[in-house]
Amino acid sequence: MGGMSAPHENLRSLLPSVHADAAFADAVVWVQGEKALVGAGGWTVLLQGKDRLRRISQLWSRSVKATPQTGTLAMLPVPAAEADEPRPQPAQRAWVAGTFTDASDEPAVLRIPTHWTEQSPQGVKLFVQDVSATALRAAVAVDEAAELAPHGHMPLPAADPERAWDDSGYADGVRAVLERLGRPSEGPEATGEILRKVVISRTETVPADEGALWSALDRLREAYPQTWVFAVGGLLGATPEMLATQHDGAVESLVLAGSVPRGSTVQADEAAKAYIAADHRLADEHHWAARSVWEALTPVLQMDDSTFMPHLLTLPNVHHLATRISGQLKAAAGTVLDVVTRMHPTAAVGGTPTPDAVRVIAEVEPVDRGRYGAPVGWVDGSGDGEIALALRCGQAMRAAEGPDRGAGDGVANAEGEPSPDVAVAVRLHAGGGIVPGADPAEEVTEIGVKFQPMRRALGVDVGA
Ligand SMILES: C=C(O[C@@H]1C=C(C(=O)O)C=C[C@H]1O)C(=O)O
Repeated sequence: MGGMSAPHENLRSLLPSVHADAAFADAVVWVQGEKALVGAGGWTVLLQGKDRLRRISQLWSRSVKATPQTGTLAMLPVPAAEADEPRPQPAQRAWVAGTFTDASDEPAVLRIPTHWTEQSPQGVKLFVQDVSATALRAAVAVDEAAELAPHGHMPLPAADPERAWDDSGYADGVRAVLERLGRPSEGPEATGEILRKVVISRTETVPADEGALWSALDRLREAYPQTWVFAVGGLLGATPEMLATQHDGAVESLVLAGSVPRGSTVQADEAAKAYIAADHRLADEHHWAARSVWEALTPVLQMDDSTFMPHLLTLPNVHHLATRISGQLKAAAGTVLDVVTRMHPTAAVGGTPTPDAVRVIAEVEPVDRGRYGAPVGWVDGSGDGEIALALRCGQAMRAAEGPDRGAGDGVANAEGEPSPDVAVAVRLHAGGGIVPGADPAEEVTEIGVKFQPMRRALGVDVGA
């Protein structure tokens, strides 16, 4: 399974030496193919309330404007301990994890590390950035529902006793959705259109300490080289779905919807491929997801190609229908986050029509999605970046008992400041699109298959 590549150095060892002891919650990781970015330190901005993603974009743009990039090197001399590390290069980059809805109790996160390394086949580079604390405080102060995390440490949610669904609860959830599909949506804010698809998800909380979380990232990287492996604010995973990359005005999106588990023999896998290529229900489901992205991007992009066609994306655990949508920004807009704000939530994680589907999700699902199904990625000082969809992922959690939020294990460091939250568990999330005719038992199987990457990476028994 994806075992062609040589083993990589472990990601934790790529933490810049000044932050070698960073807590998992404070680390940022982004891996695609042969390239890995690993950083820590700096600032954490937490955002509650409406329009979180757009506000993150504005906040980042304001802080960048107030901090000219020139001169950072002179302001940040390399400590002696780093003498054998590569010469640091000044750069501007922030990591972002949004939330599925603006109603989530968990905040969206903007992480601005002071240091990160970039590992590629050419070697390891060290980057530094010096966002002025004054500028950042000023940028945060403008936004009433944003705050700087205490002492820069990312607070983790507490591992609560759960209301999570088991298999039969999930099957009931699928049935509850099926009852609502195919009818016009009702209620004060309903669009009144026919409800065609709702993506329903479930959670599963498993124990995981800091070491287990770091090695989970290494294992995901080895096993799923086609995906983007990430960790931001304690949210970690390996996603195959890209909301938007933006590079010099070129924007690209990879939409997935319509899935079938891999077959366990060559014949069974061929049959699975034939099924996904021919099934009308899956083709429809995919069509609505691709169309929602197309419609969101058409006003701002000169599309490269208007005859977008789905192709098959094969991962070690599952086949997906996938469509690439790309174009050039018509006007120099803001950041890649502004592009993503137009799309999120897509039909791939919400449903069709999206506003009605999102309301059904809020009614039916027992657990807040938090940062699952939300944009996750990075943005640079020019607004370019890569923002994926947080799937095949889990949120690290601190112990439910213990000191106040943000105070971690309560052991103060030499300066008397609280130490960061220590992870003891991870809440996994997975979901699937439900369209009329869906079979609850098949959906239970599909979800099990989508939990596999994270379960295996965490060393949790996967049963069969
Ligand atoms: C919702 C998830 O995946 C989404 C739903 C899919 C489907 O239902 O076929 C496929 C890819 C994703 O867009 C998930 O992995 O949790």
